[in-house]
Amino acid sequence: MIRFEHVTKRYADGTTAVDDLSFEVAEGELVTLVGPSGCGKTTTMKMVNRLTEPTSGRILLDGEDISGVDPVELRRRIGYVIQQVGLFPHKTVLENTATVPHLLGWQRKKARDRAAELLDLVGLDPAVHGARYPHQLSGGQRQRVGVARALAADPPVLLMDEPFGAVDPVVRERLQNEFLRLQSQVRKTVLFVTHDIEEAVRLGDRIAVYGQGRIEQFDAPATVLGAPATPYVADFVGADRGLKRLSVTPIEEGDLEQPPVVRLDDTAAAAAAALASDGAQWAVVLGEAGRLHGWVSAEALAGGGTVRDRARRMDAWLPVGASLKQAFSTMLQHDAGWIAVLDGDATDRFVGVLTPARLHEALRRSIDADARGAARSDVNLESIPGA
Ligand SMILES: Nc1ncnc2c1ncn2[C@@H]1O[C@H](COP(=O)(O)OP(=O)(O)OP(=O)(O)O)[C@@H](O)[C@H]1O
Repeated sequence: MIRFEHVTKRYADGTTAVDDLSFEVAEGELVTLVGPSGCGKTTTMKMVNRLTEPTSGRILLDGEDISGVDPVELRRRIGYVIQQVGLFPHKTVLENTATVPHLLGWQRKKARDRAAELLDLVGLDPAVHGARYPHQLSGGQRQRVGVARALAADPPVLLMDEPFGAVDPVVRERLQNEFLRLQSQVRKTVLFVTHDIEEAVRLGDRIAVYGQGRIEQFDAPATVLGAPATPYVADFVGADRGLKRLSVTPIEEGDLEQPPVVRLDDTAAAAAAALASDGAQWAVVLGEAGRLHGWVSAEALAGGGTVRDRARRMDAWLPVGASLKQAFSTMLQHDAGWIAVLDGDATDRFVGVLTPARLHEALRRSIDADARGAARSDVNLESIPGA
């Protein structure tokens, strides 16, 4: 969808901002460009909508060399979101959002309806916020308007230059989550500039790690964290990259423990026998339609009656595919020594439990698998040095 072929940008004063850059972004893919200040990220971005022209090389959009496309026509196909949002202060939020549709000559009502729909999509109530002026919004709300405005004409490509850089970390995380949800619906081809590796890892399908004017590594987040291509990348992603990896490593069925499972309607005696035959101290309890209810200990079952009389509720669960970071944080939140894992589809079938020891194992295997270019399930924990 976006293709850079040997692109170099040298400014008039001789600064080489981008040096022989070649890469490709697939349709519907979100690529984050990350690197220290001045490494050429913004220059890369601005060459895509022709705010800056390359010195040599070419950029193709959907197979077409953009140097032959009228810049105004080109920018209609490309939404642009920047840190300083750049909303018109004298226009309402709704009018701001409808700017591009207006420029495209849409009828007033159609443009306003589209703007309202977009505000809703980015989590702002058009009836409440639409009539306000930009200075009457919080920083986070202004950023959302910036995103809504960029999406208004439904461009296939979105360029985002540190769009969440100016808000505090809590708002930032919320905007990131909302943006991921939005992207899963609209599936734009996105180039997203950030200098924050955490943000790059959370948002990117792939990450381009920039050195000076060049890409040092262009890979999926888990690979960049698990197998940095150069010492520079290893240094940039940081010594705590094991921790960062938690957020990009999904729970797999093979990571789970299988404790005994009993049902609410079982008698305590039958359940106790099942535990005893497994040599287990506790069991997972499932309720109606096999949904997770909680757990029960061997000790409690000695009291007799049914499992329902003895079980404790426990709501800590996650679907397969959730991240190890979510698992860790759910354990902490529930002060639990394990969490149940259900299959992600509508049936919510119980598939096993994740314990801290298994979580650690999964992380070690995932790091090792990336280093070897293998699947995680193929890595045997015993073979990892120091595991
Ligand atoms: N118009 C210009 N004229 C001369 N040099 C420029 C110009 N714009 C950018 N540069 C230089 O090009 C290099 C790359 O700049 P660029 O803005 O692309 O970096 P960046 O990675 O986006 O940085 P930041 O994260 O600080 O925004 C820098 O050395 C910068 O000083």
